[in-house]
Amino acid sequence: MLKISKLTKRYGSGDPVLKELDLTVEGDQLTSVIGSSGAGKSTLLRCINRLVEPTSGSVDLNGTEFTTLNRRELRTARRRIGMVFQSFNLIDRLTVMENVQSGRLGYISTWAALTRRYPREDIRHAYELMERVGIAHYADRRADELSGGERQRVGVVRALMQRPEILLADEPTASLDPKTSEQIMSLLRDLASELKLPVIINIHNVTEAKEYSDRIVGMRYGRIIFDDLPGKLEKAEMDEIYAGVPAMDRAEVGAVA
Ligand SMILES: Nc1ncnc2c1ncn2[C@@H]1O[C@H](COP(=O)(O)OP(=O)(O)OP(=O)(O)O)[C@@H](O)[C@H]1O
Repeated sequence: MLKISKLTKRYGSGDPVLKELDLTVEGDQLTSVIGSSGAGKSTLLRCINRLVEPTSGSVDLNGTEFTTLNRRELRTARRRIGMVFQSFNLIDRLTVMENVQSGRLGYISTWAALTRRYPREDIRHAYELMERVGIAHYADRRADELSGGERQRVGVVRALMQRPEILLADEPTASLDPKTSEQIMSLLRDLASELKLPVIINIHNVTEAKEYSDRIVGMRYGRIIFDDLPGKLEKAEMDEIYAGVPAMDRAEVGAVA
């Protein structure tokens, strides 16, 4: 379980962009965080693994308080949090298998990694995950030979290779075409349920968020102002979350009832 309590983030001397925010996320659910640009969605996600340092508050993952870990402890603890990125963050000149195995860096020796002598169990696990997401036949392809959707699947498998306790995805579909984007959302939702893994996604596309999430969290000015089932997100709630933002900028393709 991830339990965030009274989380506040202030960049420099400006106003806080997260304001004493509370959020608890448990296993096997996909939670989408929505909100207009600048609401604090990315900051929230990045405070969880301390890519951004929280100003105050608590981030507790299954009993480990992340905000007080020292550098060395944090390096180890971060392995428990998988991260998927909008721009995939793959190493283009490496193969799919090599990219996937980079999720195990820190677990295996540098020598084993450099000489590509991956432990047998890691290879088995990689194939199992690659089969699951449909990229096993690309194991020996260079990452830059793949389509965007395939690259994001590599990114997902790399994150899962860490055997994470939670998966964070920062706009994982923003670089993808609509059909591929839906496939990735559907995959993330299914993986959350199959692996009993909480998944938190920062997403702009409200239609997709509603379709594929178990729970929607709506942010405005650093606070959570909506936290409920997707079906409960109707026009009045949308208007509150996106007050002053035109429908097109909400990435609200089509109607929200
Ligand atoms: N490194 C930084 N230094 C100063 N201010 C920052 C920094 N990163 C973000 N901010 C500010 O914090 C606020 C929240 O930004 P954040 O990126 O978390 O919002 P967001 O909801 O993810 O927006 P978007 O959807 O556009 O990515 C914004 O006002 C932004 O300008």
